[in-house]
Amino acid sequence: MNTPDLPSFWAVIPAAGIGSRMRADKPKQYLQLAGKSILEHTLNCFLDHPCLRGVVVSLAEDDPFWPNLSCARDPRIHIANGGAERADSVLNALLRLGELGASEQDWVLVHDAARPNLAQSDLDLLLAELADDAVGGLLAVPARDTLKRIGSDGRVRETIDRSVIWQAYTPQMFRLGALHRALAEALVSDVAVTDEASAIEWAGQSPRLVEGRADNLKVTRPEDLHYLERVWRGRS
Ligand SMILES: Nc1ccn([C@@H]2O[C@H](COP(=O)(O)OP(=O)(O)OP(=O)(O)O)[C@@H](O)[C@H]2O)c(=O)n1
Ligand SMILES: C[C@](O)(CO)[C@H](O)COP(=O)(O)O
Repeated sequence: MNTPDLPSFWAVIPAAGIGSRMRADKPKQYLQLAGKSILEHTLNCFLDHPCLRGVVVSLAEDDPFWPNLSCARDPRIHIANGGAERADSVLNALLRLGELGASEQDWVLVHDAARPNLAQSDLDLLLAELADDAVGGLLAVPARDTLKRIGSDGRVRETIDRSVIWQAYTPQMFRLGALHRALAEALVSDVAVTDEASAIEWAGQSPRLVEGRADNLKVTRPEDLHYLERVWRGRS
């Protein structure tokens, strides 16, 4: 069943990172938040969406934590091998989508395993705004603080015009064929791509930004998880 105005899509969840900045005893996607792992919350953002065609999760080799999740045997979820960098994990997931019968023109939404607080309204907004877009795009938030460029001595060189600076979030939504080609070529050319939009930009296209909620944050450092724990406690 599809929602009339929203396009159907595949979700890709790169979940093969080690979470070094979190300094925890396990990869951060397996840390608990309000009674479930971060990864389960993230998957739940997508699993009940009426336009979802399937999910590919990229996992580290011999990941010992995944089999213990309640969703591990969900038939809508497929597994790909993680890679050395996030971009490699995403590329492997795109190849898996090809094996699953996805076509070049299918929409793919790539979303970090470490962003468990994606609002359904943001997901629907992204799908609605980009459904007819020729390139695709991503959720993003405008810079909110004064920004400084610093020198190697740690001293301020200049204050940057923040009106043109946005922070890239996920999901990032592109056509499978275009994203696959852009990512594969960027990796072969040794271009650093920290998100899907960077690869599309490198291929000469201009992704569209859709303003999302700032609380769709990536759990990167311990204080991010503490913040989300407070947010989720307030909801129960
Ligand atoms: N080789 C990698 C590296 C990262 N990721 C995933 O990409 C997302 C965003 O990456 P980041 O926050 O940098 O996660 P980590 O690499 O795990 O963190 P850190 O850089 O602190 O080690 C995470 O969901 C992470 O699991 C991945 O699938 N494969
Ligand atoms: C893709 C991303 O979430 C966009 O903000 C981010 O770049 C991934 O994490 P990293 O810290 O850059 O590896």
